[in-house]
Amino acid sequence: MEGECHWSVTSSTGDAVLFSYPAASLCSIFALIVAVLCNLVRHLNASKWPVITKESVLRLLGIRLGDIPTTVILDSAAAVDALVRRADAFSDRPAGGGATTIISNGRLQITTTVPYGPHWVRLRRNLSSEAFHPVRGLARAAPHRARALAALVDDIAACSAGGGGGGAVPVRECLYAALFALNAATCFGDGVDGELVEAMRAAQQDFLRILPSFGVFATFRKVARLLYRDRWKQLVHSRRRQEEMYLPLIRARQERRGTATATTTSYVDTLLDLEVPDEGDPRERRKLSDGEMVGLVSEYLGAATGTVLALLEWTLANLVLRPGIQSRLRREVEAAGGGACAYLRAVVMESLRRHPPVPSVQRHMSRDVVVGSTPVTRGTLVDFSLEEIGRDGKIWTSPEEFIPDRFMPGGEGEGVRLTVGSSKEAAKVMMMPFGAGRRICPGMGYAMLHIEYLLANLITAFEWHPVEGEAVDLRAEHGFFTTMLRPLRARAVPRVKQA
Ligand code: HEM
Repeated sequence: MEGECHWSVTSSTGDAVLFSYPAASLCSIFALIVAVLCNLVRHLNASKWPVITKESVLRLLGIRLGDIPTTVILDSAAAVDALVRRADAFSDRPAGGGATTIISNGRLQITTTVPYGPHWVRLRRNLSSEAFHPVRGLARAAPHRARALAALVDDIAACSAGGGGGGAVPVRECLYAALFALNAATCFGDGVDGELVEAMRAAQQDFLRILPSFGVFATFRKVARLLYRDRWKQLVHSRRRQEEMYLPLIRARQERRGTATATTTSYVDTLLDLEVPDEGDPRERRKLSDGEMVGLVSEYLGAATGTVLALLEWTLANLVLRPGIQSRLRREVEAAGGGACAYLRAVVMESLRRHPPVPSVQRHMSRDVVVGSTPVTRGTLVDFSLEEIGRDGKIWTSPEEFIPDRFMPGGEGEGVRLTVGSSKEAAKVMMMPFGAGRRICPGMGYAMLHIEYLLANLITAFEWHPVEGEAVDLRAEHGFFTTMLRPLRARAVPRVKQA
């Protein structure tokens, strides 16, 4: 309702009470005061005076900006039942998520945030059937892949020759530069200036670092904007930076498309061709606005870089720690000479199981449902923990161990697939690092292709060892993606003479 603001206030007994303000009656103001006093007494009883910060005052009032009641699901059978078999109820994400949606107050949508419906179908189909089409998309990106790999190998060789770090390779930095350049090329097409790519990478990295802190704007946005003015300014500033960099490149592609010979060779080209349902009249179609384009480009660069980067870093860290697995993988890749490699796939699958870059998927409930045996009420967020599902001790032997052999013939993970299709297959789901159901990751094919391509080449170009005196730390940091807490540094010994 326009002009009305709803406050969720938690009483001392933990019950949530909803107030309507400014239409609040005397009664609800009285109840608010009682709730504040109850919270105050509870905090005083907790032995220490609370430190007075903005957050502690809000906590005293029982207000948690950005908090949506959440039910966490750890069980794979319950997850598949909900996400796949009852997809009608489990196909929306929370409305407030994503910087584009937050900044535009829900007017602009990207694939990740748009509610299930005709608009989502258009965005999604554009990704799966155009940008990531096996021939029109993935095959055409081959020259970009080869260039990114060559630059990456040179970069690693230069670091291992002693350039600055005494021979220790800052693996994350090297991978980040190569992957971002690759994704910028598939996004904008050929010929984007190297310095600009570097500036875009820095801006995107910065944006992803602060993105989780924008969760406070997911509910009571007007109040949150007043209380977190600096954070809001940061969000707006960071989106402006993206606009300044992306829009000229989008315009250049638009002009190029005006010429008779131009073909579709980039994600931006597909977006320029795309038409989505007009909100005013759903029978009509309209082109995407500048704001939507910037949001979709940011989503593409962020999702395609951060996930693959995290997975490759985790995989290399495990291979540095396990020379036996590393040399078996190298032998297989070299013997295959570009053909199929079962062990390479097994290593990647084990990495996805053990270190899923996206720890969980969320669905927003627009009606009351039951998940497994848990009743979930309308308005609640259901969080399916991909991490826990992949490490379920009832499904996997020694789930914390890194054992690629479990995905080889005769292993407990033989035949495990990453997509869940028919109900028969659904019964066998043992991991879902790309999610499941209608909103399953559309970039899965693109990601798997690049992970296997880069890993196979990095493992044959170098021998990977720990840096003397430095332990490889497999502890995780849970940010927007799950990454290594301490970025991997390794010694990479070139196996073939670099040109
Ligand atoms: C190792 C690599 C990747 C992993 C582990 C991963 C994982 C995921 C997961 C778990 C989801 C949520 C699925 C769900 O809600 O059921 C997702 C969604 C999504 N991913 Fe990925 N992803 C990866 C690579 C990519 C790439 C390369 C792109 C390319 C742009 C991409 C774009 C997206 C998009 C647009 C969505 C939202 C889909 C929708 O809502 O319909 N991802 N991803």
